Amino acid sequence: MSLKKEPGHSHGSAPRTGVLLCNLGTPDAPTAPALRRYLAEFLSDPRVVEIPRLVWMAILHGIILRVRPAKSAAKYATVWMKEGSPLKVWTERQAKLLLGLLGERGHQVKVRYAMRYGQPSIASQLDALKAEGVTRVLVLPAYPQYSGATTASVIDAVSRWALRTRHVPELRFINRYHDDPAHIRALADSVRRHWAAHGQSEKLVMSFHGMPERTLHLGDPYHCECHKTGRLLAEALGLRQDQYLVSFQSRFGKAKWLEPYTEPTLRQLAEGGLKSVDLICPGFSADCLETLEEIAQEAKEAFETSGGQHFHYIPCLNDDPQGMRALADLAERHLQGWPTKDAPEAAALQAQAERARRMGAAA
Ligand SMILES: C=CC1=C(C)c2cc3[nH]c(cc4nc(cc5[nH]c(cc1n2)c(C)c5CCC(=O)O)C(CCC(=O)O)=C4C)c(C)c3C=C
Ligand SMILES: [Fe+2]
Ligand SMILES: [Fe+2]
Repeated sequence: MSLKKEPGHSHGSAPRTGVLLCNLGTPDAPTAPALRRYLAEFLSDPRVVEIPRLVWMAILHGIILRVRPAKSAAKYATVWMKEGSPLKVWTERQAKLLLGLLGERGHQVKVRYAMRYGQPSIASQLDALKAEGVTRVLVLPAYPQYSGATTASVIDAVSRWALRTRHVPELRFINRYHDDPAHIRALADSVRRHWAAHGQSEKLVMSFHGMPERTLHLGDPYHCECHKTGRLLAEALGLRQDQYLVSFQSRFGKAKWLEPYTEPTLRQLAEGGLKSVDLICPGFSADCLETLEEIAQEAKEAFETSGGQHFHYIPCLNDDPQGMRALADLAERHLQGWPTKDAPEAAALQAQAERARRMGAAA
């Protein structure tokens, strides 16, 4: 590995601190070739699929990448927005809002967003921040619950970039915010607003993205953190234990994943006589294929064809002002100690100007 030539350090008063909001990533278009590229990158990550490399590469390239891209593309086509993939549209908007909120609070920072798989890549956005003179970066993976497959994989990508960088900025990582009180309040208020508009269903199902069950036994905190978010949200809403449940969606492959599985659970509830459910996905900071297609379309149909009558999907926080304020609070806490409000350069210039003004007044 060799290190490239890098921009020299600057002495300007431009913000020296960057915030990098990272999400999973998404295909560039709802087409089979775009999905093949995206899935090849995503599913080759050893953090995502933990089975021996050679065996997995044979299965991935021999079977999965021949069949899944076309099937997944058709699903993406049903949720695609005119500006692009929902996950990217929301993440881009969140980064803009975060910049505005931190600016209002007096922080001079640059905010960029990046995707762990696909574009804009984490490396490209770290390069861009460095080119803008940033010397400190706060990495904010937009995953409330930590998992090896998501949060740690963002840390891997940042670390890989650092490995080929000469002048590495100071780095900080936010690993989780699953139990952050402001985040829980934002979720609870979104549920209350939904109830005010549509009425409260018999049960609130909280569906999180699944993980292989094995990862729980290997020490991944994800399962615990999902349950903690679920319990805190239920407490904030004053729900009894029989009024809510936590389930896991998006199972991939034949292995056992975290249980209970969302869709079979919804069928069982409907078959058992439950007529109405509200469903929220508190593990997703933004709506995406997994919420808009798998839940709001497929899971709804499963519930309704099993005897259920009312299925209400409660959207992710997306650009919700309260959710954004919680994210800005979180970033602000992790920026502490970094001179984002009074960069030394700016302070020195201000003091110089002040001295000049006083000398002028005395003359
Ligand atoms: C193969 C194993 C997978 C693991 C483990 C996994 C964990 C995981 N994923 C998210 C969040 C998202 N996943 C999304 C899509 C998606 N996930 C997998 C597989 C695993 N995820 C696949 C193959 C796909 C692609 C779609 C498909 O073909 O089914 C998304 C949505 C992306 C989008 O473009 O909208 C998100 C978000 C979490 C939080 C997580 C572990 C905690
Ligand atoms: Fe996933
Ligand atoms: Fe899915």
